[in-house]
Amino acid sequence: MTAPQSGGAPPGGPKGPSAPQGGQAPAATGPVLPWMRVPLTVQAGSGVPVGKVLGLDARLASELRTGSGFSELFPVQAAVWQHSAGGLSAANDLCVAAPTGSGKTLAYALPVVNALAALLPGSAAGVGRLRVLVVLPTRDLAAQVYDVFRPLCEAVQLRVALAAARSSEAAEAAQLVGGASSCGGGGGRGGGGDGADVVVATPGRLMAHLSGTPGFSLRHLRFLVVDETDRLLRQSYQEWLPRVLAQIEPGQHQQQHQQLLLRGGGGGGGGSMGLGAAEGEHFASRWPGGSSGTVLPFAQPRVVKIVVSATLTRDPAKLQRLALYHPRFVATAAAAGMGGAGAGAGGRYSLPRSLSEYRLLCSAARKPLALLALLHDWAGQSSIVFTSSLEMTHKLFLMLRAVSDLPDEVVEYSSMVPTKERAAALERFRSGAAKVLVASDAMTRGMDVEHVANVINYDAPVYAKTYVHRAGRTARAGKCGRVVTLLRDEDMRHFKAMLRKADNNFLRDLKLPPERLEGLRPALAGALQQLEELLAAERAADKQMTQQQQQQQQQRKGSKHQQETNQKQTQQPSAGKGQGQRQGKEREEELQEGEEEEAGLEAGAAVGKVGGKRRRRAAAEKEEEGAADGDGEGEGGAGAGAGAAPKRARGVAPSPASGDAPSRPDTAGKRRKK
Ligand SMILES: Nc1ncnc2c1ncn2[C@@H]1O[C@H](COP(=O)(O)OP(=O)(O)OP(=O)(O)O)[C@@H](O)[C@H]1O
Repeated sequence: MTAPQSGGAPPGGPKGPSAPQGGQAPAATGPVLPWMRVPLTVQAGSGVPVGKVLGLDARLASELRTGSGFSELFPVQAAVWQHSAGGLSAANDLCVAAPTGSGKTLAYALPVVNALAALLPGSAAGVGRLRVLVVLPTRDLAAQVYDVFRPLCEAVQLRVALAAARSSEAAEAAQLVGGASSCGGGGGRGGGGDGADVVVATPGRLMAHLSGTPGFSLRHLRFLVVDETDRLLRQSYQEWLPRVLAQIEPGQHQQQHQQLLLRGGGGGGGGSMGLGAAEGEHFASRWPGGSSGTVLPFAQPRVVKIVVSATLTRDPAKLQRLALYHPRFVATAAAAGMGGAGAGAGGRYSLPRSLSEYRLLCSAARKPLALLALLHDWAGQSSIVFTSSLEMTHKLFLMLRAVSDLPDEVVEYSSMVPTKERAAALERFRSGAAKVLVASDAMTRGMDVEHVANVINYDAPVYAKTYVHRAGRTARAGKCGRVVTLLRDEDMRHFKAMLRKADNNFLRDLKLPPERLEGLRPALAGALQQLEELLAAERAADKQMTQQQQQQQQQRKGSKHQQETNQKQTQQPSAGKGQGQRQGKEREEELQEGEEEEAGLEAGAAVGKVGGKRRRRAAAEKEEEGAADGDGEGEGGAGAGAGAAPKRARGVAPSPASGDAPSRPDTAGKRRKK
């Protein structure tokens, strides 16, 4: 097979030839909210040259052109810019649905930074208090989005901070509030401080700072961005949203509705992103048409919400939880449900046009051989191999290393891998030093690596959403890419049904000659032998570690008991208590780090305490596999969660029957920990 070529179709357009174009058009009917039936359609090929973006701060334009090397805004970026009036309009909240890799991050980052830059023109040090909050489900994703904001913010001298457990809570707190922590968030120009203007956060750390960082509050917030919305609205993330809304909502909608009513306006009226009357007037005078009444300043601030996903939920109950204000639905034709491949019957699944999709039928016994053959054919290209479990990810990683002439070219990426190792693995893959990344689902949603040519679904995805997000790691930003799904006979029926639901009939069959596969068998046999040895060594190391931990725990218990006895005897409770508190705090922080490591645990997902940190992570990832995609949007009924995942979800790993494939793990948590 030949490598995918770059420079395919422009991003943002739906896959397939028949997608309607143009402004507003009715979306597919169904149990959706009325405003979703009238999307503001993103037209394929409707990118706008950076120099022609109306109202764009010159410093941002320069950063885009010279810093990022972007000559035009992609269609979804142009559409969000237009419908948010470059970030200056508070008339509507926006729900954005566009394919993976279409540039949704910049679509929201640019208008909100542009709006903040306009807030205090000529300021040398930014606004200095929190105006923009961006929430993402995982720390890796948050770090990626932070990297998009950073150059934009630097260009206009705003401060952006990351709150995603990449550093200690104290270090983050210093970035978030600067010197404001000691004076309750005040200080600085006009009540501003030297804290961050923009914060990119995971729910876990956001909640931790809301509770424990003095001076960190959302009371000056003007934009709330919820990226990967469907995932962040899942049950395991329930806690952060009400907490945030409670801080930003009180009373504001009432006043705005009243104003709109008084003006006889509806959703399309106007607003000036709720910056207060003076700031609003300032915007009104700056924005073309604003002074003539297009942009109307509200007397009270309002937080504009932008919610984004490639697989945006349509579940009215879920969307309702966001308390959206006159929402508008900005979507590609496919995502809006107006036909075209990749668009589901509800218009939920939108794939890049530049993606080629294949399926490869093979028995469980031949799956490892087929994988080796594909990777052999694509040597030198960057490929991601997806599995359906943490254990299978690890085993495939070990197997591919064992069989490869260049073992360092294979890296593992899952929540089971400690954060630093995972970051290093991703960095090697990004730089091209590693060519094959073996991954599980939970950590890869939204991951942006520029040159990925191939995605291989070693285990067939069970849900259409999973398929979309996996496939979406390639064919990004208009580049070509391909996805190949290995299918056993028993996977076929469900897979076909899943694609039918997603209205996707674009898969072609890929065939590998049997003799080609058989030729790889000796190499595989050697690799499997090595795999067994490696796994046995890991199990032994794991056992040893568990024993050590148990001993340490007993020692700690003993010393704590001794300490308490001493305290009583010497009647000096304060010294001992201080030490105990410190130990307790350290343990608490450790636990929190571990919990925030995995997305599903960020908001306190209810997973059992048994089995320690690794098992909890594994459980969370399993939840992702099951619950992330069966979110009540037609794939398991409303409220479907991990428990609602079809049984086959747990049966897609290669069968050990033949002895050829890596066997299923015996325990979930037994893995190495360096
Ligand atoms: N205007 C542009 N010109 C060129 N490249 C761009 C432009 N905007 C974004 N990109 C690039 O497109 C890639 C995809 O962007 P991004 O990660 O925002 O996609 P996405 O729509 O959020 O995808 P996903 O749904 O998978 O999260 C990134 O590598 C980004 O640098």
